[in-house]
Amino acid sequence: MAPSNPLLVPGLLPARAPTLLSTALSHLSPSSPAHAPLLEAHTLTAQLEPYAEKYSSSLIVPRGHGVEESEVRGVWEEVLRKTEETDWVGLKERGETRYQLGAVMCSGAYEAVVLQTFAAMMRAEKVLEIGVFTGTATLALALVPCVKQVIALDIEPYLSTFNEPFWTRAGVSHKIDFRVAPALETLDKLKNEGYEGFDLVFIDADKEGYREYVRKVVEEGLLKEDGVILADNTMYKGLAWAPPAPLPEDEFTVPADVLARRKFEADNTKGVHEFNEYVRNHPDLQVAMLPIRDGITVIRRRM
Ligand SMILES: C[S@@+](CC[C@H](N)C(=O)[O-])C[C@H]1O[C@@H](n2cnc3c(N)ncnc32)[C@H](O)[C@@H]1O
Repeated sequence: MAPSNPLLVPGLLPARAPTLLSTALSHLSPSSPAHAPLLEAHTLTAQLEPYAEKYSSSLIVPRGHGVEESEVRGVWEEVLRKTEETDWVGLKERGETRYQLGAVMCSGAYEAVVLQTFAAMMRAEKVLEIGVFTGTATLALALVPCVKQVIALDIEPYLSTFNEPFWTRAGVSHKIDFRVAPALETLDKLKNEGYEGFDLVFIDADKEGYREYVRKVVEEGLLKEDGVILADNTMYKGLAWAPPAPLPEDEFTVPADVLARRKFEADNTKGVHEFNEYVRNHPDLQVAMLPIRDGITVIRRRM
């Protein structure tokens, strides 16, 4: 277990407790009475998500989809691999992307099956995704047979080049309408186009925008009466209730990248926390927060 830089908050929520426990264990002799319970806590937290993923189906590929199941699974593995292997920092430095993207943004295989299960249970036909990145959730949702259309919004033009060949090879591109612009602008366009409400909305973009995305979707006719919104990362690393250890007082001793990341995380935590307060206290909404990955909140109109 490699000790981590204690000033950095690792990954998303599932990675945080095991990484902190690794750091604690690296300072502890195996003969210490605290070693065994900490090691057990480490294994418990590190293996929780792999266990949930192992005992959930792998990507749901319907029978009679038109493209061979093995081909769809091959595309799926390839997009996950390419997401991991792409040099996102280099792309930004070379000006090929406008925004700094990173593999950690991908919601991954386990969450994809969770989303597919929601869509299938609800018999969702029209789906809106706000924040697409490498389009794995988009692809997974479009594979669900009842889903007729996924309108997918992202601000980063580079993602069209990255995503569309995968969607075509998986046989779902005819279901996906990918629109590149700031999401609030596209939501206004959809409203002006007289777009009917969506059955399912998946919000997974900039955290500071979440509150306004929900407000617009709910109040401006973009959610069907019995539609459902799923908002991702609503437990954002657990930072709302378990802030990281404070930085040293002398900020000149703290590397600039650590300071920048702390600021980014503080802004995201604020955005997510304000969003959580907003939806929980909204008189017309009912919410259930689920501890899936980094937290998924299910939002419906009040019955
Ligand atoms: C966490 S990733 C999305 C992950 C994706 N939903 C998945 O399941 O793998 C967030 C995405 O939101 C996009 N984004 C950030 N700000 C945005 C905005 N204002 N409008 C639209 N997209 C935005 C980013 O470009 C990025 O691709």
